[in-house]
Amino acid sequence: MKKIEEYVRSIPDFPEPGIIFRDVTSVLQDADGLQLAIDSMQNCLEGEEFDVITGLESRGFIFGMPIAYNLHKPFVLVRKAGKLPCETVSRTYELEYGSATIEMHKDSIKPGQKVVIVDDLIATGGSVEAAIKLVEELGGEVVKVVFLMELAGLKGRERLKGYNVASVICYDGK
Ligand SMILES: O=P(O)(O)OC[C@H]1O[C@H](OP(=O)(O)OP(=O)(O)O)[C@H](O)[C@@H]1O
Ligand SMILES: Nc1ncnc2[nH]cnc12
Ligand SMILES: [Mg+2]
Repeated sequence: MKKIEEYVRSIPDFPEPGIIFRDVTSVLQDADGLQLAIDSMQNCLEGEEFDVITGLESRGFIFGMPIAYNLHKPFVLVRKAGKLPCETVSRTYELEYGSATIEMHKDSIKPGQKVVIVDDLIATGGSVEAAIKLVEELGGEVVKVVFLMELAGLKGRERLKGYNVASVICYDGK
């Protein structure tokens, strides 16, 4: 059986020079790769008690949704700015390349709910840090953060001190 890392295609200098892009499409377009990725991330939640799964647009949706469905939990969207129709909370943050603003509906998390955050990858940790702040602003408690891939060289984990963080595969560099 192939391992997850064998399904990930790495593209140097995309979207700009110096970035090694860890492409998740090559995992998803293989039925075994897709199943292995979802199952492996879901396994990280074994024994965890929580109320809601939150996924970050857009690649976090791909992984968060099937896990929420499988575990019969609600799925809450963290969206890029301007997409959500009702009242929102928002944060702007820096990425490995560029900057972005994310939003959540104010009523998407109830105070005291235990929240799991899912995304495909942690690089600098800027995106997930912003998502954590939004969940907490709404009164949620982030009990676990799950990634398929971690780029350890970018030290994103250091921004998540005190949180329970799991990644299925970890690249030493970027
Ligand atoms: O740890 P960070 O440095 O914040 O980077 C990681 C984030 O960057 C990518 O998303 P991106 O914003 O490029 O958009 P996408 O998911 O819509 O492709 C990736 O899917 C993570 O969400
Ligand atoms: N190196 C990288 N590969 C894929 N997605 C990313 N998002 C941020 N950095 C990335
Ligand atoms: Mg993303």
